[in-house]
Amino acid sequence: MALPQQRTTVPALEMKQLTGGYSTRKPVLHGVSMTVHPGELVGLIGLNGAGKSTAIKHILGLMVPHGGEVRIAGATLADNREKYRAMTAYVPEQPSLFPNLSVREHMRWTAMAYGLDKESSERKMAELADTFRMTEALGALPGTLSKGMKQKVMLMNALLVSPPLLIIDEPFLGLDPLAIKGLLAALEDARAKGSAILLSSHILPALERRADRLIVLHRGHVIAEGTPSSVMAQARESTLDDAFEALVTAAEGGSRRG
Ligand SMILES: Nc1ncnc2c1ncn2[C@@H]1O[C@H](COP(=O)(O)OP(=O)(O)OP(=O)(O)O)[C@@H](O)[C@H]1O
Repeated sequence: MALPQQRTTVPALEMKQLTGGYSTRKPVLHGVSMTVHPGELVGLIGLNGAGKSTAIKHILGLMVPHGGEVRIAGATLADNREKYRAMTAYVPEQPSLFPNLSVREHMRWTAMAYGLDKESSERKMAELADTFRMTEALGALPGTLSKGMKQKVMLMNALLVSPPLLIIDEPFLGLDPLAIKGLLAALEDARAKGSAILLSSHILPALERRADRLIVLHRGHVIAEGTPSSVMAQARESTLDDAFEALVTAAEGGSRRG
């Protein structure tokens, strides 16, 4: 893999020195920078309240930065609002679906909204339904689906679009082991086709194995960044779980428990 400084492509996501949050008097993010290149899977990790969701809201253009900026494929939200939004698909931790649309109708609506070719999107929908073992549920309404199945519908919609930037918030909780395997395969596929993926999760072993790079947020600051092995080396630990604990403890200037 090329080193970041050798890349010539425009990053799918570039957050530069972003300060932001819910009130200018008490920022949540303090000069946060992160970059995700096309074809990369970057893991965003941090304790509860570290600022991951707030960073994602800024990337999605749902919050206005107090300072710094976010660019998606080189453009800010102010440059071209419509294009900026069309570049990204977001899968929140909590599924939100239209109660009166079946799974198939959700996917057709997504394909239409993103202007996807009808034939190839129908083919991809069938492939994704197969990957996530959802073929029999394509005609079902959300109210009749389990929590994990609803999460699968959200993921299938985002993967159908395969946009330049895919942001996924905690996808592993609630999915069965085969669905996790299917998701990881589908992410590999999206990545191979050039999508950049920012994945926020507390399930560190999955990121240790799958992420190209990690960004560790703590109290709104990036306290470590790099490949999983470099983050573990920085903390002098052999698992990401242990490295994460060591980094957070060091950032708090304290000693470790246990
Ligand atoms: N709607 C809100 N209004 C005011 N403050 C908020 C709001 N949402 C979150 N916060 C605060 O912003 C900080 C960062 O929260 P955020 O939701 O970004 O954390 P997170 O890293 O996503 O945590 P988690 O792992 O629990 O999802 C916290 O101090 C939280 O209390």
